[in-house]
Amino acid sequence: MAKLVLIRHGQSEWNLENKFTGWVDVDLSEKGVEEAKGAGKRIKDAGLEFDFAYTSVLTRAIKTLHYVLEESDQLWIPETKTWRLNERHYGKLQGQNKAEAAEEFGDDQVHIWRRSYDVLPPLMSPDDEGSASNDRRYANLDPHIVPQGENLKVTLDRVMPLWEDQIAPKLLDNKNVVIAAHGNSLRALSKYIEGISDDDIINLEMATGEPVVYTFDDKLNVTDKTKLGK
Ligand SMILES: O=C(O)[C@@H](CO)OP(=O)(O)O
Repeated sequence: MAKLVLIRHGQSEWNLENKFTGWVDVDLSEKGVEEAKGAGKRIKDAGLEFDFAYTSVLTRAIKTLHYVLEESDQLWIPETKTWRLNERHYGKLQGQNKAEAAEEFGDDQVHIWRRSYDVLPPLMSPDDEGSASNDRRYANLDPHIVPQGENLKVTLDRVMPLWEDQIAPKLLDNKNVVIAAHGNSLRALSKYIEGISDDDIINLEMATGEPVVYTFDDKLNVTDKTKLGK
């Protein structure tokens, strides 16, 4: 019975400041570090042993993974960093305060941008200063697929190749996998794993630093979902 553990990174500096973050590479806050360490302790207490680890190319998720693995004495396991697990790209909203955006555009519009499945945020241009097109870490990505803003659907579309080519084969081989990533890249993956509808995904929230443990049968059906709550 293979296990997959999803962990949203601990609170970031911009979660604390209530700013749209997306692909901006902000660090964990002090509270976020404690949340990540706490998640690692609960994983250790639950006796969860991993064979492979995955994370994004963003500092807050990478550090969360490392705190989790350190606290659970598993810092040695193979680890892959991939842009496919990055947070959903929030386009031009990145850096804006969410409350100020709600005043400017209305609560409903901001809620739709944040939680709908297929509404795109206002897009950046590749020439914009903060565009991922100008970031060295994406230099080996086909420039046509570097996002300038994503909805959850587009996010799921770019997470799926990772699931199909790497995660699912390992689970089918009875290996345990841990993924430390982001609220929306993990909502997208959970939507697929749990078969959540396009309409219902609006209600799924991921808490920071709270491991979600899925157990699968040998046909990759979920037989159990447990949250290791704070
Ligand atoms: O700003 C973001 O990138 C995300 C995650 O913190 O925010 P939201 O929960 O609004 O999708």
